[in-house]
Amino acid sequence: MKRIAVLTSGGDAPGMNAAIRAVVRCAAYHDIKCLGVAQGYEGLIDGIFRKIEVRDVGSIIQRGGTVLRTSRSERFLTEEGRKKARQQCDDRNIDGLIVIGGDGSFRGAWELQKMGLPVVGIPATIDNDVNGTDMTIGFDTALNTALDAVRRLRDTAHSHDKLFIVEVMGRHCGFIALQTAVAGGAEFAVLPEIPFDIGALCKKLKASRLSGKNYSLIILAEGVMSGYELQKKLAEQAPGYKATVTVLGHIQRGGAPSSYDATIATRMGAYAVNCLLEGKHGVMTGLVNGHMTPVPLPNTWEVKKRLNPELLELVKELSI
Ligand SMILES: Nc1ncnc2c1ncn2[C@@H]1O[C@H](COP(=O)(O)OP(=O)(O)OP(=O)(O)O)[C@@H](O)[C@H]1O
Ligand SMILES: O=P(O)(O)OC[C@H]1O[C@](O)(CO)[C@@H](O)[C@@H]1O
Ligand SMILES: [Mg+2]
Repeated sequence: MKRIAVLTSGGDAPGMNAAIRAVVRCAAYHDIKCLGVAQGYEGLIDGIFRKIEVRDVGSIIQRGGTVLRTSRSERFLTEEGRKKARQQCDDRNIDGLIVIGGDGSFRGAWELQKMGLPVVGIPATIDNDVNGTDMTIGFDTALNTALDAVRRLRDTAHSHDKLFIVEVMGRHCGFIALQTAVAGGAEFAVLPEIPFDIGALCKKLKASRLSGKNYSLIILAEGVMSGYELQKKLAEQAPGYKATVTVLGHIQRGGAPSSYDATIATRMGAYAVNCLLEGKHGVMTGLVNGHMTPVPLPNTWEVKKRLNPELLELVKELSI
């Protein structure tokens, strides 16, 4: 193994830079040259590579976003695009590619692996929707950002006897919403994994009010509906409940990684290089019960990662 490349793909996530730094430094430790690919699969198709050395990744461990930049690439979804990308790697004698991203990025990585390029994936997405790893890089930081917002909203909700709907990210999954609801002490979590029941929500809000509680927080994952749609449904079903909507949006994707994210990113970055060195490829660097584990890439999306049933129960039991 003489020369590897690294890219970031999909939505950015706090800790991606810490992972890039670890890849570059671990590669240098083993005397392997490292090239950075700009803008994910877009840059791979267009051949935008540049050498990155140990000093180039100085002081990025604490920065949010990704210094390599990222993209969602339509062209990479086509065979023609992927062939071009594969050829760009051949032209530069790349022995292995490290893909830092989420489930979609791993599907793309697997296509390259099938075309004969050794690939290792590092799970980095605020969504945490990657099977085979306890946590993805960025999830913990995004949670803390959402929790901070919810705590602020709780202050004003309590002071003004208000009902708040807080819309958080999660197009297809409710990890951020569920854990924010648990840690933020919300009354209700509306999640893509659980069929939405407006009747149950209204019942809960009424019971809460009857028991003397004058304010409430509902955490809604964007994938179910928008905060404004939920506000409208509530107004129709329970006219006594006028909700105020806060959409957290892309704020959840930025910021310095938490200590947890910077640590797992560093471990995963180094582990990815070691996987390539040991001939383990077509895998993701999974964190399983605290241990770094090579997980076959298809397992990361073929099995849907489940929400923690204990947390689901806790939201129901404690929000009275
Ligand atoms: N089935 C697939 N085959 C080939 N490439 C894919 C496939 N699915 C996704 N990709 C590539 O990976 C890119 C990133 O995927 P996606 O937009 O789903 O983000 P992600 O990696 O899941 O991260 P996040 O969910 O955090 O935004 C896509 O834009 C596309 O180029
Ligand atoms: O606006 P963009 O970049 O398409 O990203 C939005 C999506 O990306 C994610 O934040 C994951 O990165 C999803 O939760 C969200 O739906
Ligand atoms: Mg994804």
